[in-house]
Amino acid sequence: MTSAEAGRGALVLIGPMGAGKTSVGRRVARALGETFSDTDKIVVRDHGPIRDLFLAHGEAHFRAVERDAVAEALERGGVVALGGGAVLDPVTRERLTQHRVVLLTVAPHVVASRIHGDERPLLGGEDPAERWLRIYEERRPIYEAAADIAFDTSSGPLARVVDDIVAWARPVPAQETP
Ligand SMILES: Nc1ncnc2c1ncn2[C@@H]1O[C@H](COP(=O)(O)OP(=O)(O)O)[C@@H](O)[C@H]1O
Ligand SMILES: O=C(O)C1=C[C@@H](OP(=O)(O)O)[C@@H](O)[C@H](O)C1
Ligand SMILES: [Mg+2]
Repeated sequence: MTSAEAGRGALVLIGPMGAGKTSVGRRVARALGETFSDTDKIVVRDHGPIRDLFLAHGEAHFRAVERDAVAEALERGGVVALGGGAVLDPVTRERLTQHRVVLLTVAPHVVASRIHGDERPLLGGEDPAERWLRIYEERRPIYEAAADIAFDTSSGPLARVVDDIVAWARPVPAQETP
């Protein structure tokens, strides 16, 4: 039974850049036999590279485009990885209340190696790790308010986080009636 058939909405991964939403989300979808959507991928499909979009039109335009990508992904259902800043949009936050929302976290000293030499436009400049931390601290209350549950991805293999999310998300089998 898919999550849509179970009427439980999409399984949505939120959290800061480099927490693992895209890589973990894809594996969780495979394990659950669900479709996988990544809102950044939808944006790129429709508008080209995110870095170019930021440069040409600015962050506000990216957020508007991202809002539509989130709506499309949630409509599709299955497992959905959001871009790290998608929760800044109030319309998206309202939509998320109809879905199961998983927050992925990561410790600042761990994320440094994951975002090294990164393409993400918000992490450009002198000190990406410092920028990451500032952005994360700003958004942390929003992430926590939107999430039903949180998993930390700082240590251990990626497969463990995947297993933990799958165990949380899998529908409980109906009891046999005698
Ligand atoms: N649990 C994990 N353990 C080790 N590396 C991870 C883990 N989760 C993600 N990564 C690595 O971190 C990088 C960023 O992951 P990604 O899935 O793109 O994060 P996000 O979508 O949250 O920005 C990738 O290179 C990925 O392989
Ligand atoms: O946190 C953010 O504002 C962003 C996160 C990125 O996605 P990931 O969180 O998947 O890296 C991407 O949407 C864009 O670079 C902006
Ligand atoms: Mg991602």
